[in-house]
Amino acid sequence: MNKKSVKDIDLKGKRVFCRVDFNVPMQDGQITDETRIRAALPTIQYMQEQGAKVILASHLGRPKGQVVEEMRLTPVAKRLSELLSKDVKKADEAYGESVKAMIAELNEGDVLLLENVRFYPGEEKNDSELAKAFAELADIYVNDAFGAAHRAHASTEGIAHHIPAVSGFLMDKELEVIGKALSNPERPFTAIIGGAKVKDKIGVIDNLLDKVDNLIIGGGLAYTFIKAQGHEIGQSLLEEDKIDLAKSFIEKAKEKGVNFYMPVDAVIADKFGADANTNVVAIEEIPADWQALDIGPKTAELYRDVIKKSKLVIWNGPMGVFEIDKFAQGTKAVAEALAESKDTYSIIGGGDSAAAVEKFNLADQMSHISTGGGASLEFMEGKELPGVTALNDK
Ligand SMILES: Nc1ncnc2c1ncn2[C@@H]1O[C@H](COP(=O)(O)OP(=O)(O)O)[C@@H](O)[C@H]1O
Ligand SMILES: O=C(OP(=O)(O)O)[C@H](O)COP(=O)(O)O
Repeated sequence: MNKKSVKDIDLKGKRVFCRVDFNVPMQDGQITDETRIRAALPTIQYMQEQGAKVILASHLGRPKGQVVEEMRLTPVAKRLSELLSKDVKKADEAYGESVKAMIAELNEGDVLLLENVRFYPGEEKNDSELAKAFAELADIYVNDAFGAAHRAHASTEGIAHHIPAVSGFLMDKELEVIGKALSNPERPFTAIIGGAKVKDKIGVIDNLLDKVDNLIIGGGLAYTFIKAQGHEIGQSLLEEDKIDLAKSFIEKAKEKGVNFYMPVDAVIADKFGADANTNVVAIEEIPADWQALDIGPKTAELYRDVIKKSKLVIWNGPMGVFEIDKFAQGTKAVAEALAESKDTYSIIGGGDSAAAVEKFNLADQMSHISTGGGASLEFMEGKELPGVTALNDK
């Protein structure tokens, strides 16, 4: 990479504002998957060893510029303390006088975690005043938040214009591994797109259609496509204003000779939850008051075959609501197919997809688990990542 890295600068005694992606899945105040915390450890430990005063910043969830008690980073500080075997201090704000006072107390090698940067409306607006307020806290900026590198926010982009700005080890590794696999992809090359962030991901499909041989759609995303084909989808996830776009992608796939796979059956539920009644139906038979929460067994089998014949697979977003066992089979089938296909290079992206392979104990069978879902997709599309572009050139 042509950007300066944390290795290229002197950290001794410096206050370092390090943006990490600690946007971890949580349930009832408990962290349910700590992949992203562990992934940031090499950079944090390196900075400690070099004698930096480490100031960590992250977002958690989408609190939309307001304080949301359940989205405080306090449980993350606790877990990080355990992982580092060192007390990590936790600020209840992300900038200002109280934070400056805490930073003044830091010794070399100490670690302070700031409060959720998305509690401030200026973060997502990339407000320059907020970026300056972050920059005032430190001498150096390190961006190790690959998962948020596609966001031009105050703590991922704005701050880099005010103090020396370099990448962290996780950022470097992600860009290198994904960049290498994509620069001259082995074929057949298959992309599997699922999950629930329909708005974020649907645009990505357009660019992927220029690159892949097979495109597999699953998860909540699939039902906008099913609807686009003229089928009723009941209460399933739908992005009404994306139906025409979905239609155009199905057309584009035909023109480009890309095999476009959509669910042929689904596990449906009469409500969203573990206590729902369930059934398996053909995709064109979803009743009006039911919703599809997983791909069905026929679809899983079809997707499994495509995966097994692929040489490179990028997978972003679960096939169903895998957090609930009844709706986890489709995601599990995809994870198992990747694990069994020893000749297939697999890149898994996205917090929830990573959590899913972890849940099925298949994480070590994947070639690369990326900490970024949207970020890895945008990078694969060939888009610039603002969080990387803003860093200092070598
Ligand atoms: N059919 C579906 N209906 C509703 N939600 C779904 C469906 N399939 C998957 N999901 C949800 O999608 C979420 C993950 O989506 P997303 O954030 O886009 O993935 P990732 O974090 O891997 O990028 C999971 O919490 C999962 O429960
Ligand atoms: O979880 C994340 O993205 P992902 O779900 O695409 O992996 C990142 O932390 C970015 O979060 P955001 O999509 O709320 O900006």
